Amino acid sequence: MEGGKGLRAAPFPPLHTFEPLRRTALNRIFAAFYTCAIIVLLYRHAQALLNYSTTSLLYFSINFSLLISDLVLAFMWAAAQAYRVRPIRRKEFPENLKRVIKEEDYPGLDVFICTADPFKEPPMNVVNTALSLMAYDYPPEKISVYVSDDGGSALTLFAFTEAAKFASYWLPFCREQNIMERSPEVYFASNNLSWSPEFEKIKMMYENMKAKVEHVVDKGEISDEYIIDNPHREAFKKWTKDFTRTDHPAVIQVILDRSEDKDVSGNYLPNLIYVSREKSKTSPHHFKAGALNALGPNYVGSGCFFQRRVFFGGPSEMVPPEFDELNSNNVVDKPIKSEEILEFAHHVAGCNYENQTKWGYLNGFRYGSLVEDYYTGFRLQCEGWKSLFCNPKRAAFLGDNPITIIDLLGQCKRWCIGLLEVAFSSKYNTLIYGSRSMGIFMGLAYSHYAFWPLWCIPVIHYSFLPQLALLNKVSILPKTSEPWFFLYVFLFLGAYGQDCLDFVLDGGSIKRWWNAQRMWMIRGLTCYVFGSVEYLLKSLGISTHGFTLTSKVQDDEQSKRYWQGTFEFGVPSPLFVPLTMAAIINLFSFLYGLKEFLVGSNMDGGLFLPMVLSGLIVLNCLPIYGAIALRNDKGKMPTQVTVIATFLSAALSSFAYLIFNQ
Ligand SMILES: O=c1ccn([C@@H]2O[C@H](COP(=O)(O)OP(=O)(O)O[C@H]3O[C@H](CO)[C@@H](O)[C@H](O)[C@H]3O)[C@@H](O)[C@H]2O)c(=O)[nH]1
Repeated sequence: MEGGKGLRAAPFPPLHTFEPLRRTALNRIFAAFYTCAIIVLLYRHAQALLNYSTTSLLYFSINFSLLISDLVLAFMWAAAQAYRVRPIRRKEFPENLKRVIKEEDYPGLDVFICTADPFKEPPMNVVNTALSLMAYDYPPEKISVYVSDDGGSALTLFAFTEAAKFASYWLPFCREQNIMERSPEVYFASNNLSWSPEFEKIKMMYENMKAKVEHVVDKGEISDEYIIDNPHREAFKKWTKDFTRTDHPAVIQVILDRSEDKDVSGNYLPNLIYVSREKSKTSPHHFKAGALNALGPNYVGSGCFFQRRVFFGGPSEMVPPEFDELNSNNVVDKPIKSEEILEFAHHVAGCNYENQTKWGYLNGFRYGSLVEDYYTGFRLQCEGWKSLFCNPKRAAFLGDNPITIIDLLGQCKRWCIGLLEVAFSSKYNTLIYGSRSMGIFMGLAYSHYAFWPLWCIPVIHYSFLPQLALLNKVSILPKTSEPWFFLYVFLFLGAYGQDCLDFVLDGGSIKRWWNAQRMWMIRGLTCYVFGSVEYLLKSLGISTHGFTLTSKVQDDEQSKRYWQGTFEFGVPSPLFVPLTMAAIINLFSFLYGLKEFLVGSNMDGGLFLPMVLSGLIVLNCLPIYGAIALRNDKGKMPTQVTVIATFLSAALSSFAYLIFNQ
């Protein structure tokens, strides 16, 4: 983020430039047409509702629910226009950095790596992340790597003491061999490696370290023979028998100190610091945001860099922290291991440290949402900070993605709860506060995500209602003979077509777009619904939803299926029930519609739209039919889910029969 200041003017070459995309004018013209079509559609719904006196309560309710669904669709479409009104493409020139600023003037870089559970986030993965960062193409004496361990695990600390030893060989190796893949795991797994004695030696060291760390993690304890240096022995003593992951003192361990630790070639190593914030059952924990706020005043998140200053109020109004030491421009002039510094660090890492301070509210990472990154970014932009999106050809950051559908939906459900916490925040909501602070387009762009879970309303609606009506020979969508039919076709093809075009123009393939829209439908039937319900329960004080960590463990069989493009269901989760119900009901309604069509039903074109809709959903559900009926592996749809969904589909169809035939 930068405070609105541009780049240094000529004669310095630029670090990045941007150009508007050619599709801007077309986007705007299309938006004008589409807006008119939405207005006409809403007029149709209003007309149908006003004719209530001539229709039954059933038709009034159907029209009302159609209106609500279409209003959500219209709102989401309008919010998405914020991304289309002035699209740009940025180009980055990292090669110009050395011509813009001398290496000795590079700013210090603090990198935070969060981890919270050694069994869901294997320490070797976290170690690889840290090693790749320590080996950045950046002066090592300007890098500090902080490992925040919210799991409070001695196993993670052990992994990092081992990583520090390996780093003193790995960093010079990367420098001398000009290695681009600086994560050892990725490097050794790549195909185009050239053999040399150094290569063999470093590979062996890596394999030994990996085996040792994995052995310790598997055993779940660190035997004495592994702890050889005294300073670390002292740190491990903090893990007494009363130490639990939810109740423990702060642990801070300086594993590498850039003012004294050198690699084997004599160059200084970056700082490597382990921090596990104090936890107590009686103090709120604030999850990742709480952990990050203990690390002092700056942050490097998933794929982003911040200036330290952004956490202390807007560009023009400084909000100073309670302690001068935490000020963004404070320069620490004492050694990192000095008693004074460590004492203050322990104080800040205490679990009650922020009480009665501005941390989490006006300073630092903001509390109050399970998507702290989104919420904090939003608040910072509202305060006047500007952000730049860089997307260089060689990705600047790589991360883990969930590979099983249950992990993905669990992650997405947590996001939904966090997003709704922002959307309906009384003070800092995206629509009113966001639009007032940043303008209507930025407010809408943030709202598009904040209201993300609302997609479940139209998705559920259009996955069940027209189909149940069709099974009862009732058409609630326009007939082919009506002019409204063309309006529906335009609205549907327009939104879908533009989405597909944007996807392809940004380098995606049609196949990937098809998968993306399938996932949108799946999310609409699962995590958006469950996330919204859990948010509601949380707001009513009925349940408290915490941060369910996304698993980063790679199971070989699951990975194989993932790379074959096969969905991994496997666990009997309630999340899969509505999805399976939609698959069953749409299959029946499609087959029924087809039969009626073939026998020349007298529905006067009223079959067409619901049948096409069912057909599209059936196509999207093909992997689900396969998971129900054709697969025998561990990733198939669990039988309990199929039985419950079949029973509920039958109950829903019987209920619809009673309603439509009363
Ligand atoms: O109490 C906690 C819970 C989580 N974490 C860390 O937070 C990070 C994100 O958790 P993860 O389960 O990986 O969430 P994802 O949904 O995969 O992550 C995305 O979404 C999160 C918000 O939900 C953001 O924090 C992340 O930056 C973003 O990559 C991980 O490094 C965790 O170790 C903590 O430090 N403390």
